[in-house]
Amino acid sequence: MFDVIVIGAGIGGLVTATQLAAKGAKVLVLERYLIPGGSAGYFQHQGYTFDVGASMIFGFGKQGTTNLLTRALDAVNVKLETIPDPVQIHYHLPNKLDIKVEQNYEKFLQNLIAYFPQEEKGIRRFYHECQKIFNCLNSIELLSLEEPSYVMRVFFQNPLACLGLAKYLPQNVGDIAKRHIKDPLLLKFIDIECYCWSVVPAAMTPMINAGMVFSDRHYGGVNYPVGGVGKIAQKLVAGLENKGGKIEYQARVTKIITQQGKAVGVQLANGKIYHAKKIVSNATRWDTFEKLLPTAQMPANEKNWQQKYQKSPSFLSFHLGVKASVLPPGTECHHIFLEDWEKMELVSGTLFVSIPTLLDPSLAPTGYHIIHAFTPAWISNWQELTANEYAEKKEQTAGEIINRLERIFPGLDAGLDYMEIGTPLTHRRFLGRVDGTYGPIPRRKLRGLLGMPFNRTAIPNLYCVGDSTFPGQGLNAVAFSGFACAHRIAVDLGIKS
Ligand SMILES: NC(=O)c1ccc[n+]([C@@H]2O[C@H](COP(=O)([O-])OP(=O)(O)OC[C@H]3O[C@@H](n4cnc5c(N)ncnc54)[C@H](O)[C@@H]3O)[C@@H](O)[C@H]2O)c1
Ligand SMILES: CC(C)=CCC/C(C)=C/C=C/C(C)=C/C=C/C(C)=C/C=C/C=C(C)/C=C/C=C(C)/C=C/C=C(\C)CCC=C(C)C
Repeated sequence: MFDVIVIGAGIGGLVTATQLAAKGAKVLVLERYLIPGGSAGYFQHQGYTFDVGASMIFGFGKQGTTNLLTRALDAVNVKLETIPDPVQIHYHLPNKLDIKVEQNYEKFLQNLIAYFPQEEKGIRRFYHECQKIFNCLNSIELLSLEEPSYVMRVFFQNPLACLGLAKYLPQNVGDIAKRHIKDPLLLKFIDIECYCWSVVPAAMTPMINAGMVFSDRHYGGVNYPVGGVGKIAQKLVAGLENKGGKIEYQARVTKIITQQGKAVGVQLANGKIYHAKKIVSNATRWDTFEKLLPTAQMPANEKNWQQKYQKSPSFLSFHLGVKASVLPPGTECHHIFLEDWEKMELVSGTLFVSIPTLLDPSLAPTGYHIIHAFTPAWISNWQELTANEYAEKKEQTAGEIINRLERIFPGLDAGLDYMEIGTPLTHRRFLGRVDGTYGPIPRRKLRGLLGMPFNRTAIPNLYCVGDSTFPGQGLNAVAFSGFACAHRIAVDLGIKS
């Protein structure tokens, strides 16, 4: 009998598990795959270490309270060296907008103002409003908003910060941006600023999350873990085990066992059964309530949530190994390419590129770099193909993507040393995420973050953690969800933190 079983060793699951183990709970993590990390995992081929998904990492700052990855590692006495990325994103956009988001706030503003001098005041006001939100978050202890005594405590400690956050919880970026900015092209830029991490335009992106992303990049910064993103999960597992927690790999949970309506244990694909006082699912809400529990008994609030949120598309990923000579001097690590504003949200519209070897050359053989290019794709476009059709479609899309990349990196095709293509089917298979989805997105314009559920579910003793809980996608966001989940469970178990 464990105190807590965590289904899944994504960053959300691992933060929950390490926080609880650090508080003395008896914790078991069950991971279906061979290694931990989920979307923040890695794979190795021919001397290359590729990140499977996450590559732009927030939360490794040194001060404040929002550096949740640093804090999660510290809590279990493990350390991870990171390398600061001086530019968060280099945008290559229509209308010849070529804009770098420098870590230095003023430099970034100057880069943007150079294109929109008439909007200088609006630009400063908009990003300043984002910083106000960040300052509220970064000045309070970040724990479970489902725990009334914590909420009262932070409110009395810092009433202005709490009221500031309460004001922005129901708001979206689009409405606020329009109050400060009039230029339609600049508003499109704000759209892609949101889309590239929330997968929806500004009108549907919660303002609190924008407060985090648009400010932390200039405060704690974007920092890349030495050895690759996979190291974060490996270190958390080491910390978990140091604190007496256990993890089992190739342990696919097929069922959450309930008795008299309460979660009491889990069953694995190999028939093993484990019991615990509390069960946490780091699988997506769709996987949790439609696969691990009988769909027919889905709680009403989950049905309601599915009316408000839908699955975002998955990604087509191109993991390339290229000759170092392909990259012009001064190339930045992260890029966004968009040739037509109308295509921003369409399949293969926005192209994301990450070149982690510019920060950590040890991830590729000497003289080579990794280019990870990815673009949204729906699983439905990749299903029901014969093996030949599937291989041809991969080949054809690879050709299209390489042609687009050639415009910025001439000679890429000739300099290719290695290529691995991941489709939405690959993401579903390796990440165990329904339809390979990146996470939930609003079906229509909602009231900011108000619709995102916290960690408790309608089933007693069952909790959810990860990107289908408040505040949504992002490693630092799921780390928050892990802190909050562990805090709520510790209180429910009567463990003193
Ligand atoms: N920063 C970036 O560049 C970037 C890119 C891609 C993804 N991400 C982020 O990564 C985050 C994902 O984190 P997360 O913690 O929510 O989820 P996750 O999908 O990363 O982790 C879930 C884990 O649960 C495991 N799992 C699922 N079902 C299981 C089952 N039945 N039995 C056992 N194990 C099971 C999976 O194998 C996986 O390891 C997202 O928020 C996303 O935004 C970031
Ligand atoms: C008492 C009273 C009156 C009141 C109360 C109120 C309160 C206290 C409230 C609170 C709230 C809170 C705490 C909140 C929190 C929040 C948070 C934490 C958030 C976070 C967020 C984060 C995020 C969103 C992040 C994200 C990121 C991402 C997603 C990223 C991604 C990336 C990608 C995809 C990639 C890109 C690219 C290239 C490559 C270029």
